[in-house]
Amino acid sequence: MKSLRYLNKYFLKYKYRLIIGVLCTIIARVLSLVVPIFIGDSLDGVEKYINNQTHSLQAVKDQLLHNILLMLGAVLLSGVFTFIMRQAIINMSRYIEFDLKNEIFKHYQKLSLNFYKKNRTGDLMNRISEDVSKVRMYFGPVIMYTINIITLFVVVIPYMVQKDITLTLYALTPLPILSLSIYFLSREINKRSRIKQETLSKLTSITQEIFSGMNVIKAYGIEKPTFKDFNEVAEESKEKNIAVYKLQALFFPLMLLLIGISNIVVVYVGGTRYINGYISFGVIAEFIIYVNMLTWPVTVIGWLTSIVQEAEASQKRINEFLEEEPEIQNLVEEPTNIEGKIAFKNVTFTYDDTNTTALKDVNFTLEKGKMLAILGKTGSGKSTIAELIARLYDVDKGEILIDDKPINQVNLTSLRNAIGFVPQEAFLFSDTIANNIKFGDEQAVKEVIINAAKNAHIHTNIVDFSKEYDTFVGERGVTLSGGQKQRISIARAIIKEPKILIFDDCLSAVDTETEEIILNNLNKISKNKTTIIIGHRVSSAKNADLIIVLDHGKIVQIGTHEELFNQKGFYQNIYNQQLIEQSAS
Ligand SMILES: Nc1ncnc2c1ncn2[C@@H]1O[C@H](COP(=O)(O)OP(=O)(O)OP(=O)(O)O)[C@@H](O)[C@H]1O
Repeated sequence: MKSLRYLNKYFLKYKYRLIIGVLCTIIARVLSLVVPIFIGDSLDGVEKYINNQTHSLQAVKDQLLHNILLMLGAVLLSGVFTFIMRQAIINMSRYIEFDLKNEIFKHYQKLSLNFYKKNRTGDLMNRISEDVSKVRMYFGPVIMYTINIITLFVVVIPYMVQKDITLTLYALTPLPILSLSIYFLSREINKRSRIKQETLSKLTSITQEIFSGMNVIKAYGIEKPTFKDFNEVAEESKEKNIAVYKLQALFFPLMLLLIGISNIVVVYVGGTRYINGYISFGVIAEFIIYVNMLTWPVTVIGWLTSIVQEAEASQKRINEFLEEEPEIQNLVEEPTNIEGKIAFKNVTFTYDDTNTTALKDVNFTLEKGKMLAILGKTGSGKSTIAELIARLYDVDKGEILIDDKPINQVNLTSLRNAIGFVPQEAFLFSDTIANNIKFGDEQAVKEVIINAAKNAHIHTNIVDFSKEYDTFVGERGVTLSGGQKQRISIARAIIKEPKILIFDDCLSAVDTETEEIILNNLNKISKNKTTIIIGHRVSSAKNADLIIVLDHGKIVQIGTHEELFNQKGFYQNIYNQQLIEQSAS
C-alpha cells in the first residue's frame, strides 16, 4: 500500500465527491436492506392467516399492501441514492484518472533526452495508459464496493444473528470459501492478463513497425517473412487470450455453485429449525435474500484484493517515473533576455549511454547576430554542439556561455524559446502543412506562414497541392519528399523569429540550386540573428563569419572562408573536391 499513498492527495482534492459518495452508498445499502424484513413480515402474516392465528383476511391484505408500498419506496429511494453514489465515486475516479495522466505527461515533458533513450516508447505509453487505468479501479470500484461490503456486514450480520444465530452460522459458512476461491482465481486471471497484455504490446509494436517500414518491406519483397513474424506473435497473443478467458469462464459457475450451496443450507437448516419451532417461516425467506445479497460482496472481496494489488504494482511503476528527476534543471526562475552571443570554453562532452566522447576541449566564441558554420566528417560531433547550445545535455567539463552567462544561469524556457532549431531529421506531425509551420508560432496569421514558407523555398511546392496549406501531411509527413519535409521544418524555425537559428545538416536532401536559394534567403532573414549552419558542403559555409572544422570531436580548423581556403586541410580538400563535382555535373 506504500505506493498507493502517493494518491492520497487526490482523495483530498475530491473530498466532497468522496464524502457524498460514501454517504449515498451507506444510505442506498441500508434502504435496500429493509426489503427482506418486509418480505419476511408479509410471509409471517400470510402464515398466521393459514394457521388460523388471524381471522381477518382484510387485515392480512392491508399488511401486505402496506409492506409492498414501503418496499417500493425503499427500492426507489435506494435506486436514487445508488445513482448519486455512482455519479460521485465513479466520476471521481475518472477525474483522478485524467489528473494523473496529465501529471505523468507533464513530468514526461520535463525529463531529459537521456530518459527517453533509456526507456522504450511502449513502456512510457503503457505507464500513462494501462497503469493509470488500473489505478483508477482503486478509486472507483474498490471504494464503492468496500463501503458497500462494510455497510452490508455491519447491518445485516448483527440482524441475522439477532434473528437466529445457528442459522446465521450455517448460512455464512460457504461464503469465506467463496471469497478465497475467487481471490485465487482473480490472482491467476490477473497473472495471465499481464502476460496477455505483454504479448498484446509486442503485437502492437511489431504491427506499428511493419506499417512504418512498409516501403522497405515492399522494396525488398519481404512481405511473406514479415507476415510470418507477425503471425507468430499474433498466434502467441491468441493463446494468451484464450488462457485468460478459460479461467474467466470459471468465475460465474463457481459463484453460482457456492450461492446454490448457501441457499440449500439455509433451506435445509432453516426448515429444520422452523419445524422445531425456533424460527418463523418468514425468517427463512429473509435469510435466503440476505445470503444472496451477501454473496456478491463476498465474491467481490477476493476480486477487490487482487485489484488493489494490481493498482499497487501499477502505481509503483508510475512512481518510478514520477520520482525520476530531470537531468537538466532550470536553476533560474526569472525569464532571461537573450541576445544571442555563444561561447564554448574548453567543452568536453561524453554521451552516457555509449560512453562516446563526442566533443573534446572545444573553444570558440560567436558574437550575437553572427553566422557560424560547422563542418566535419560524419560522427565528428557537429550535432552535439547544436544539442549542447539548446541545453539538451549538460557538459562534463568546461562551460558554455550565453551572452557571457554560464548556460545553466539562463532560464531554460527563455533559452529554448530563443532558439529556432531545425534538426537533422525533419519531424512533422500528422496535421496540415500550415499547422506544422505554425508550430513555431501559434499566433501566426496566413501571410506570416506564407512568408516563412517562401523563405524556406517551399511555397511553390505547397501551392501545387490541391489543398495548398491545408494539405494533411500524414503520420511523420509520409506524403512529402525528404527535401519538402526539411524545408517545412526550416519554415517552422524561421516563423519563430528566434534570436538563435540552428540548422543541423538540414539542407542535405535538397539539390544545390535549392540550397543556394535557401541560403540566400537565410542571409536576409538571419540579419541580427545568431545563426549556426551545420553541413557537409562548403556552399553552406562560405558566407559564415566563422567556420569550424571538427574531427573526432576536436576543432582542427577555425577561421573565415578566406583563411581556411588558403590553409592545407579538410576545408581546402572538400572545397576543391566539390568544385570538381560541380564542374563535372
Ligand atoms: N544520442 C546519442 N547517444 C549516444 N551517442 C551519440 C548520440 N548522438 C551522437 N552520438 C555519438 O557522438 C558522436 C558525435 O555524433 P554527432 O551526431 O554529434 O556527429 P555529427 O558530426 O553530427 O555526425 P553526422 O554528420 O553524421 O550527423 C558519434 O560518435 C555518435 O555515435
